[in-house]
Amino acid sequence: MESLRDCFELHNGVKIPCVGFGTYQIANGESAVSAVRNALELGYRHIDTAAGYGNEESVGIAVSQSGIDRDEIFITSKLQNPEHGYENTMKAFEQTMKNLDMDYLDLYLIHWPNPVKFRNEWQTANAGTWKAFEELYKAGRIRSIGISNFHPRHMDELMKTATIVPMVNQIRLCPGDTQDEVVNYCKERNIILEAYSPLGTGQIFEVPMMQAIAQKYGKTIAQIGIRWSLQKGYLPLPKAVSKSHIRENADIFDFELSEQDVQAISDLKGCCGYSQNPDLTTF
Ligand SMILES: NC(=O)C1=CN([C@@H]2O[C@H](COP(=O)(O)OP(=O)(O)OC[C@H]3O[C@@H](n4cnc5c(N)ncnc54)[C@H](OP(=O)(O)O)[C@@H]3O)[C@@H](O)[C@H]2O)C=CC1
Ligand SMILES: O=C1CO[C@H](CO)[C@@H](O)[C@@H]1O
Repeated sequence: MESLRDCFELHNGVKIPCVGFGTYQIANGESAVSAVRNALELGYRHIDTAAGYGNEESVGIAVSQSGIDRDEIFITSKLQNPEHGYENTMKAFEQTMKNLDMDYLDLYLIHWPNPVKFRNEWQTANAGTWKAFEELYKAGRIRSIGISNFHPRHMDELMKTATIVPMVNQIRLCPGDTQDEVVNYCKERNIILEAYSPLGTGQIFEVPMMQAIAQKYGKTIAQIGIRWSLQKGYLPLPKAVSKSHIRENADIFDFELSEQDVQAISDLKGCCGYSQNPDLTTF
C-alpha cells in the first residue's frame, strides 16, 4: 500500500480503501462534520460510522459538503444492537440511509453478534438479519456486507443459513491484542479483517516499547501502530478529532517496520487492553 487511496479487495471484487477514518465518540453536529471533512480533505476515502455512534447524519453532511463524488468515498455503517432480526434490520437500514441521506451504502456490518436483547436467541436473530443483509446486497442497496466482533462460533452459526460469506469482520486489533483464533478463521475464508481501536483507544501512547520503536524509525507512536496493522494485513480504522492527529495518521506510507519489530509489537500481550467478550457486551 502506498497511499490512503490504495485498496484491499473484498471477496466479491469490491475495492475498499486501506485505512478507514473512525468516528466513535465524535459528537453529531459540528464536531463530526468538521472531523470527517478534515479527513476527506487530507485524503481519507473511507469513513467508519455506526447507527450506535449517533453521527451518521454528520457523516452524510460532510460527504456532501466535501464536493468529492460519492463513488470515490467508501462508507461503512453498522446495525445497532436492539435491531437484530429480519424486519427490524430492514427498518434500521432505511433509517441509516435516511440519516446519511445516501442512496446506497458501501458496507453494512452486524455490530455485535449477541446483544443483550437477544441473549438466548442470537442465532435466530442473526439468521434473520443476515437474510435481510443478503436481500439488500442483491438489490444493490449495499455494495458489501459483513460482521463485527464475531468469533468463530458466531460465524459458524451464521453460515448454517447464509448463502453469502461475510466480506469483512471488524474486530479489535492493536499491539498485544491480536485475536489469533478469529484472525486465522477469517484469513482461511478470505474475510478481510478491519482493525478497530488500532491505537488501543489511546492506551498505545503509554507503552514504553512503542516509544522506543517510534524513535528508532523517526515516526510517532500512532504511525507505528497504524503501520503495524497494515503490515499484519489488517485494515486499520484510527479515530481522531484533532486535525494534526488526522494528518499524522495518514503519513504512514514512507517507511516499513522490520519483521522483528512487527513481531515484537504483536507480542506486547495486553499492553493496550483486550477486546470485550462478544457474549457479554452491553453496547
Ligand atoms: N465495531 C466495533 O465494535 C468498534 C469499532 N470501532 C471503530 O474503530 C475506530 C477507532 O477506535 P477507537 O477506539 O475510537 O480509538 P483509536 O484506537 O483510534 O484511538 C483514538 C484515540 O487516539 C487519539 N489519537 C488519534 N491519533 C493520534 C495521534 N496521532 N497522536 C495522539 N493521539 C492520537 C485520539 O485523540 P483525538 O480524537 O483527540 O484526536 C483518541 O483519543 C472507532 O472510532 C470506530 O469507528 C471502535 C470500537 C469498537
Ligand atoms: O463500536 C463501538 C465503539 O466502542 C465501544 C467501546 O469500546 C464498543 O463497545 C462499540 O462496539
